[in-house]
Amino acid sequence: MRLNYSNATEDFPGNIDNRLRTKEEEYSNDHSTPFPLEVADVLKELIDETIHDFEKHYFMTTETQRKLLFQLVKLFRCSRILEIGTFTGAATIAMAAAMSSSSPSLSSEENGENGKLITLEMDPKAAGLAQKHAKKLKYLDDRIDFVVGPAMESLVRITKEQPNKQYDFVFIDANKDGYASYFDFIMDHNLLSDNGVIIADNG
Ligand SMILES: C[S@@+](CC[C@H](N)C(=O)[O-])C[C@H]1O[C@@H](n2cnc3c(N)ncnc32)[C@H](O)[C@@H]1O
Repeated sequence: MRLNYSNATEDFPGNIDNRLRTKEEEYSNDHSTPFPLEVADVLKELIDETIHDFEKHYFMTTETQRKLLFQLVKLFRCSRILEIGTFTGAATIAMAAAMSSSSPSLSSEENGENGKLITLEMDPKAAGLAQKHAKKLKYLDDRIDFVVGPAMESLVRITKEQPNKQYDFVFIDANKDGYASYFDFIMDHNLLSDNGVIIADNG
């Protein structure tokens, strides 16, 4: 089955009880700020390849969700992002494209480091595809760290390696039974910056 670019058509297999609200999706796509052209091109190729190569291509965020994430990251001027659940990187690329290289909540010294998005995924095939497409634009490739493995293990390791690191924006989009533990870990280890935001996709 061939799906359109936004992967949210009425006959889409995940569209149980029309929960994807395809008309609303179409409307908001048409009325949202478009991605920069070069980013839209990378996303289109990534989405086409995901649909072709992955049975569970419906894991992907929809175009409206990606545009919302893009706008939020821009609006909050996020420079340190954590994503839990990369899949093939559609949201990763949308968020990385919007990142600021300086965060309002960092000192000027700390702002010397460029923005970074850390994304966690346990499926190496999916993460590999994400990385392959991110590499097409150098500024995306420079901003994204792909970490493959069970997300909680990765989170524990990363936090030990960088004990004072905080995030301006956290996007949780992985195994639903892990959400409470991810949230607790983030809060218990003070990983969210003062004005930080957590977005969780309820699937
Ligand atoms: C809904 S998809 C993520 C969609 C992605 N954010 C996007 O924009 O297309 C959920 C992903 O979480 C991954 N996942 C599920 N459980 C995980 C775990 N315990 N650790 C790491 N990744 C996990 C799955 O392999 C899957 O790729």
